[in-house]
Amino acid sequence: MNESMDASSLPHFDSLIHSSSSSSSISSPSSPHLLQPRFPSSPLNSSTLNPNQPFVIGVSGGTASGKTTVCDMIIQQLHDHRVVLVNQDSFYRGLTPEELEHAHEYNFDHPDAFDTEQLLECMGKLISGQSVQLPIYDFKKHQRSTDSFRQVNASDVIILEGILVFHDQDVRDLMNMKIFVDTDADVRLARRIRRDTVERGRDINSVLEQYAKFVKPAFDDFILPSKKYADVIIPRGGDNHVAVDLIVQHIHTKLGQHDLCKIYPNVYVIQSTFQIRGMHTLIRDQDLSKHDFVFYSDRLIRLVVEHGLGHLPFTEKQVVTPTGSVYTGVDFCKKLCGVSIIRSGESMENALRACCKSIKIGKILIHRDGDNGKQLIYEKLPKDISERHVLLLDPVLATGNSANQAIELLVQKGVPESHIIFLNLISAPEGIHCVCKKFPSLKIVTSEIDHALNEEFRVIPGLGEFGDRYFGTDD
Ligand SMILES: Nc1nc2c(ncn2[C@@H]2O[C@H](COP(=O)(O)OP(=O)(O)OP(=O)(O)O)[C@@H](O)[C@H]2O)c(=O)[nH]1
Ligand SMILES: O=P(O)(O)OC[C@H]1O[C@H](OP(=O)(O)OP(=O)(O)O)[C@H](O)[C@@H]1O
Ligand SMILES: O=c1cc[nH]c(=O)[nH]1
Repeated sequence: MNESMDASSLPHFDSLIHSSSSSSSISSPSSPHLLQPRFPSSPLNSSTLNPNQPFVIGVSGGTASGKTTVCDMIIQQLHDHRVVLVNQDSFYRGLTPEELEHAHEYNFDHPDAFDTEQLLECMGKLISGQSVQLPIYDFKKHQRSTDSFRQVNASDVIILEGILVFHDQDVRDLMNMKIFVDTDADVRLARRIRRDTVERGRDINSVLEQYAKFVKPAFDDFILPSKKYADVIIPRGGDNHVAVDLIVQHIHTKLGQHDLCKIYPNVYVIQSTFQIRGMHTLIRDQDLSKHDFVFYSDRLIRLVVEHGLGHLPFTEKQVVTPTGSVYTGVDFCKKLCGVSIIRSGESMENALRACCKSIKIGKILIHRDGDNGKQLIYEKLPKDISERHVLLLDPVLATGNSANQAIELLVQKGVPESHIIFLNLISAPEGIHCVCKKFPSLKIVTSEIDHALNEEFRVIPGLGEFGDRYFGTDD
């Protein structure tokens, strides 16, 4: 037993190490060189997520713990995202001809068996949006393929899976979420025997010998100690559907604005251009004068309104042009009305009137009752509102409570949920979740989705209190 413990914590090729004069290849888990940052500007950590960078999930656990099953389940449930799986196994160095002669003496479970530098390089490229060619490792030949690679393209989510992906700090630092698949050792050994004899062409004695000499000691020395880095530990691996569901929910929440549009197909963010970003930069600047705040907000509101009108139903219409030809086009939807949520929503009425001459505009006044609750104070809506398509106006969607209260009133008045288009300038993810969960067939059109809400339910980065800045009551 002692002999096998030593085998794993010593160099990864024990029969050569004893005869080798070079000690530089020997590294214990705490070897100083493993702790040096080799990827100095780690682009991600678990607390900050740049919406333009992929979400990186590390999945670790002992051999045959069910990592692959857990990864497959996550990938399936994230079907509305582009997900790629990177296996640490792809980065097995492969054996030299000399090592191959004594393959049964090689410790495949030691961190040094993997080319971690190359793994970091590939992950860095993927995270920065480049595609990479991953090596293909052959478990029967203990070699990498020399002429084929696996092409992996940039994606929204990268899952990095392997027995030792939590061992190296630089690799861990790439991850936004770390999952450890925790399955009993006897279950894992049984699976391993079946897999290695059936799929990897080994006989049972060599599997048991490898397990006792290298696999189990390396689990105790390297894998188990790395469990403490996990954010989530999944007992029973792939059988644990509840844990996987919770993980997927968390990933959805973290994915940010572009992904909200994928989760909720009725959320539309107007196409961003530098012109639009420039106007957003101005209205978010706390030093902008009231006059300019109104000017640039009005311009953005006009764009949102035009975009929103594009989601109304159209009917086919033919006209005769001055050349006597027939032009087949479309006719605007006739039965429309605007509804503004007082007071900030009133800032959007002019843009709506400028696009739809003499449109009827109703009003709803909702008072914030404490931080969370909302109370309906006043409403004046066209009598035939249930027959109209409604453009609901409010420039800021924060918690979603005001919007939900207003939408509930419209639905009570008989407006079908699918006939409501909610137009706004800035949305918080929390507000979008709140409204879309309750009213999944309503459409939201916005010009930017911000990061979050703060403790005071203000949108972050946001633009402060829109109504006060627009109507000049912020002095
Ligand atoms: N004999 C032998 N074993 C190898 C070789 N390459 C890798 N291994 C073993 O492969 C194991 C790594 O794969 P696992 O984590 O078990 O495989 P997995 O499919 O990801 O496991 P789960 O998805 O959790 O079931 C290590 O324990 C190594 O001992 C090889 O070339 N020869
Ligand atoms: O999504 P919520 O958390 O409900 O927040 C959004 C509401 O807050 C703002 O109005 P506010 O109550 O500040 O009144 P105002 O329009 O008079 O400024 C904004 O115009 C929305 O109506
Ligand atoms: O940040 C916020 C939240 C609600 N209403 C606003 O005007 N701004």
